[in-house]
Amino acid sequence: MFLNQLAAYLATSSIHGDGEVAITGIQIDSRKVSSGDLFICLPGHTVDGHDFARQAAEKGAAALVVQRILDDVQLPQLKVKDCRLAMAVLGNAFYNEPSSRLRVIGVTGTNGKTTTTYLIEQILKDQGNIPGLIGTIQRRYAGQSYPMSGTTPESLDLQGYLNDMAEAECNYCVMEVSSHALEQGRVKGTQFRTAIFTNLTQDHLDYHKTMEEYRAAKGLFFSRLGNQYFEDPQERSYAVLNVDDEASAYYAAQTAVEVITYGVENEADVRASGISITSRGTSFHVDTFRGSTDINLRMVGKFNVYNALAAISAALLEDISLEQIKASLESLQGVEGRVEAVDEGQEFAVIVDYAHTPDGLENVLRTVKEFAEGRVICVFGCGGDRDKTKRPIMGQIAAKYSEYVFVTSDNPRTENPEAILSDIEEGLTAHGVTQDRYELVVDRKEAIEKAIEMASSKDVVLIAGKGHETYQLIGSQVLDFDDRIVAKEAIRGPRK
Ligand SMILES: CC(=O)N[C@H]1[C@@H](OP(=O)(O)OP(=O)(O)OC[C@H]2O[C@@H](n3ccc(=O)[nH]c3=O)[C@H](O)[C@@H]2O)O[C@H](CO)[C@@H](O)[C@@H]1O[C@H](C)C(=O)N[C@@H](C)C(=O)N[C@H](CCC(=O)O)C(=O)O
Ligand SMILES: Nc1ncnc2c1ncn2[C@@H]1O[C@H](COP(=O)(O)OP(=O)(O)OP(=O)(O)O)[C@@H](O)[C@H]1O
Ligand SMILES: N[C@H](CCC[C@H](N)C(=O)O)C(=O)O
Ligand SMILES: [Mg+2]
Repeated sequence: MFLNQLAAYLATSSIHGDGEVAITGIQIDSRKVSSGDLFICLPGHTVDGHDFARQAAEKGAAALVVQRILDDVQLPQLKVKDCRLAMAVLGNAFYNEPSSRLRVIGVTGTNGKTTTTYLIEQILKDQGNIPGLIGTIQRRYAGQSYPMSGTTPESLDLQGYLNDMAEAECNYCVMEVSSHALEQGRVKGTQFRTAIFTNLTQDHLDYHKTMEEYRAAKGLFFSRLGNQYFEDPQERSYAVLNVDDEASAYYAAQTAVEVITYGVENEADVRASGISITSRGTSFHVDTFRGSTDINLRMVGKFNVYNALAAISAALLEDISLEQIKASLESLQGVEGRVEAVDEGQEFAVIVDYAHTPDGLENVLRTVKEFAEGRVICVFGCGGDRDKTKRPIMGQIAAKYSEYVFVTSDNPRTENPEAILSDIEEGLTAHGVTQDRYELVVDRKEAIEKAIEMASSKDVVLIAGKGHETYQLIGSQVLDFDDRIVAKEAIRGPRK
């Protein structure tokens, strides 16, 4: 492709220099530039990509996309108003509009995105489809999987991944859409067949500042959905909303497409009733706009009923029958790191879960409480460089539902780990939790070992916050760490 062909996708852009230059790739990181690449200079939150244009030129960049002309760099420059928007538009054009070659189903919400995408992926696969998946744990398609560094990739990477999937003959992509991604325009240019909302509860207030801003960021998903009412229902877009979450009314008002509702407490197009939870699974009855059935999930927790309802709604829209959906949902063992049991034959239960928000922690603890015959011992922490206001709230929740709490490190990142623990402790002391009910143990391995040491027959040890993660971020270090392995070793250890 030539620079002037790409420029045609942005009405207000202007080319300074030779527009006939051939572009063989696009990059936003100067360190990754190779010969023939177009380097987009992104003004970031920490540094400005314009400052790396010379480095990109030295590495063989063919041209630049800039918000201001750089006189000291001798390369053709495409001047645009907003490099982030340009990145989404040019990525989409360069990769030949990949989302028009796939059916893209996106899931947003504070909790439940990964789980819901896995459920949908399973249902689609069982019907002979070839779905790709993009989210927190991994990106996978056509039998291959790749690790992810975040939940939703930058628009340029996303368009590349969607193109890879389309070229590998995937007919679907099921992906998580984070609020950061929506706010930063990472999914701009991506055509969604269905946009799903799970729930909105507190998280990320370091980034979005208020719950209203956070809600509005997620609203961009629904307000941007296509509004064409094709005669063929397979051509239309849909919004799938959780009617039991009050933010859904706001999203319904924002979208131009048909809304499908799901829920438990309120009237809905897809509604569950008669929910019964055991330590082995969750069963419920579901009434939908395409019939009714009973479903026995192998996953525990009322929250997983919501995730299942969201998946059922999206799958029905793909013309998959309720019986087929039921069979797929019942076959799924669960998602790694989500209420995952660590079983070394010990006489108490150990569960690893990814709850890292107040609502997530409350849900998983409530679920555990429902089937725990002995004490609940909770090990958890909060990530550094993330929403600080959730820390005392999570402390209070942990103490409310557990007999004993080990407050420990999650991923401290660049923060002082002790300071994070004492932010959590504030929530304990403010609610009169006495020191015989908790302990602060900075070292996560030691905290897990202590919890397992304390557990006796019929107790449940819940290790929350890191789920599937196989690392711990301390300072700038990425250390090997897996709650499941640490717990297994502790169970097998000399004392048990
Ligand atoms: C706050 C945030 O989202 N930041 C993202 C943003 O970083 P930034 O704006 O600070 O970028 P920057 O470091 O200032 O760099 C600006 C530009 O200079 C370039 N650069 C930089 C250095 C250099 O030597 N050469 C060079 O070209 C960079 O490649 C970039 O294009 O753009 C970067 C490049 O795309 C992202 O990696 C980065 O995500 C950071 C790592 C992050 O932690 N994001 C989290 C908060 C996030 O997005 N999380 C959500 C999950 C939330 C949920 O699950 O609910 C997610 O979707 O992942
Ligand atoms: N529908 C739900 N409502 C509330 N809590 C949930 C729900 N589904 C899962 N959880 C809890 O939240 C944790 C994370 O679930 P999941 O990974 O599916 O969410 P996510 O939205 O993908 O998270 P992330 O923002 O990190 O990508 C689970 O381990 C569980 O404790
Ligand atoms: N997507 C979430 C994941 C949090 C996981 C938790 N282990 C942490 O590191 O805080 C975030 O980036 O805020
Ligand atoms: Mg996720």
